[in-house]
Amino acid sequence: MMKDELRQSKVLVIGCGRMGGAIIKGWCNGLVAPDNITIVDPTPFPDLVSGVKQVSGPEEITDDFFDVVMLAVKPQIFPKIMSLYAPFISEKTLILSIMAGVETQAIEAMTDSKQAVIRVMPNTPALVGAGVMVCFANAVATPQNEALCDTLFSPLGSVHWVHDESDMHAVTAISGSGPAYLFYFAECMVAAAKNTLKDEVLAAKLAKETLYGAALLMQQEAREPMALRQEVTSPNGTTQAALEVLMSDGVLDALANNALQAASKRSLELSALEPA
Ligand SMILES: NC(=O)C1=CN([C@@H]2O[C@H](COP(=O)(O)OP(=O)(O)OC[C@H]3O[C@@H](n4cnc5c(N)ncnc54)[C@H](OP(=O)(O)O)[C@@H]3O)[C@@H](O)[C@H]2O)C=CC1
Ligand SMILES: O=C(O)[C@@H]1CCC=N1
Repeated sequence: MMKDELRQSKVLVIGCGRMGGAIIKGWCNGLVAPDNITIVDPTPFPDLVSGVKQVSGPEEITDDFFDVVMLAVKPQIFPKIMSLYAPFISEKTLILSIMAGVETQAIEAMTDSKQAVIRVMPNTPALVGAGVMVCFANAVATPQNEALCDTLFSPLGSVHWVHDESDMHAVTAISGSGPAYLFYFAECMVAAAKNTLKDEVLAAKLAKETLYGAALLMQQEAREPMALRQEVTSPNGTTQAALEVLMSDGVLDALANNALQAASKRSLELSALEPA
């Protein structure tokens, strides 16, 4: 589908919270005409682009057909709503799902027809065009469907594809949930900075700006994080003193492993939710 055609496409978004809202914002930036987007959400979205229609349930939807339907409700809600949207989906509709865990097989069961379904695991940096989106297409999805998905998500950041659906659990643990790990590290670093520097406002600023600069350097340099770390670390200097604490007994290594495994396991559990 060409970009001009995409602007005319009818898009239905079911669930418009933090992640769905971020994606719609990106799409309204010249990709899809806001007038062609309908969102269903019982809670009014506070910062909706002008022109986007918001309704609170399927009975209020005014269009009969949508080219793209994106599922952006919590995985736990999906079994309760899946049967309600079949009337708006035709064989030509591409279903996108950003829900953690929920497998294409469960989504295909929304309709009786053979349905193109693409799962996309995004993350919240999509709000600033620096998201990571990882996609998996079911067997029905065509190369055109995949190209449409690329077109829709590449303005929001980098787009990657996996070809084994079970990889989506690990993907969710790494890039879907990943921003929260860095934010938690930032929380800890800000708290520690405030204990170290009297000017607490400056302390918080220094910690956050440093994480931003380090992330940007890592993204722009071809070198691995270890090499970048070694560049900061003077022999017997201040960084070495701090790293000896952070790296002692491989505690952080083990924690990172356990955390990613816990997230991946939870994704697997979410895939076992039964229809209501
Ligand atoms: N947040 C993130 O970083 C990421 C989230 N995801 C996935 O995105 C999906 C949404 O997550 P997130 O945006 O964080 O969650 P939110 O709770 O912010 O958004 C979900 C929205 O769905 C609404 N909703 C609840 N019931 C219905 C219904 N019956 N029909 C339509 N809308 C409904 C909720 O309203 P109300 O608040 O009133 O319940 C809410 O506004 C999840 O499946 C999650 O796994 C994927 C990657 C990253
Ligand atoms: O926490 C969650 O379940 C969702 C999926 C990835 C990020 N947030």
